[in-house]
Amino acid sequence: MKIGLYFGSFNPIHIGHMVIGNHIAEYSNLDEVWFVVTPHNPFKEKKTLLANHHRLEMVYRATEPYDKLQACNIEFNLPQPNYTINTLVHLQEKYPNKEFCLIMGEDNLKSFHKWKNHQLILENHFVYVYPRISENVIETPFDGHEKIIHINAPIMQLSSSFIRKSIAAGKNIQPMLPEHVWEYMDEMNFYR
Ligand SMILES: Nc1ncnc2c1ncn2[C@@H]1O[C@H](COP(=O)(O)OP(=O)(O)OP(=O)(O)O)[C@@H](O)[C@H]1O
Ligand SMILES: O=C(O)c1ccc[n+]([C@@H]2O[C@H](COP(=O)([O-])O)[C@@H](O)[C@H]2O)c1
Repeated sequence: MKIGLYFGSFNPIHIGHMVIGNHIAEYSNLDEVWFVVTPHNPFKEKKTLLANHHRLEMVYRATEPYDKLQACNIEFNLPQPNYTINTLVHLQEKYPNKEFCLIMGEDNLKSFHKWKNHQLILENHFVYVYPRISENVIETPFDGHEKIIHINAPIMQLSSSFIRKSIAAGKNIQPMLPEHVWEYMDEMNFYR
């Protein structure tokens, strides 16, 4: 079974993440997409993050109606900050019969050479890359790499930081969130 791993802080998960994850699950050769909630991204500050279990709960509520989409908390008990190579090694040991692939936007591919052991990641895993809007053409050291597969998913211009700021400013951004995620955030008073 081929599993696509979609890593993120998901603070909160939004419609942009859902459209990409679902598109890849439906239109690529991957059987499932797992949304891996990262406690601490090595490139991001932790202080604006909601608690891990709240971010996981939102991902769980968002993915629950979709058979091919799953919430994954595997990084909660791994050392922090979370380096993706460690998670991949851990997952492969835990599920030796599954093949794990990475999913990332082409903007992330630009900084992929700075990731810990990125060459080892590419030796052992395929990376599925979807398009993002950017001001310049995105050229990367990985153009044409045999382990990189480009997927023509829709381009979604949403971000969790925009959603957090909008909520703090009292805006109604309900359509940007899966219904059950919005209900949970509203009930819990997140980001106000
Ligand atoms: N609108 C989007 N379309 C496609 N991919 C996205 C979108 N927003 C985020 N991503 C990607 O999804 C993954 C998880 O995203 P992340 O949790 O960092 O959300 P974010 O919206 O970028 O957050 P923030 O605004 O807080 O930085 C990352 O690989 C990120 O590049
Ligand atoms: O392993 C690394 O060196 C590494 C460096 C930067 C980011 N990552 C992972 O990439 C995921 C998406 O990153 P971001 O910045 O788009 O949120 C996030 O969940 C991180 O754990 C991983």
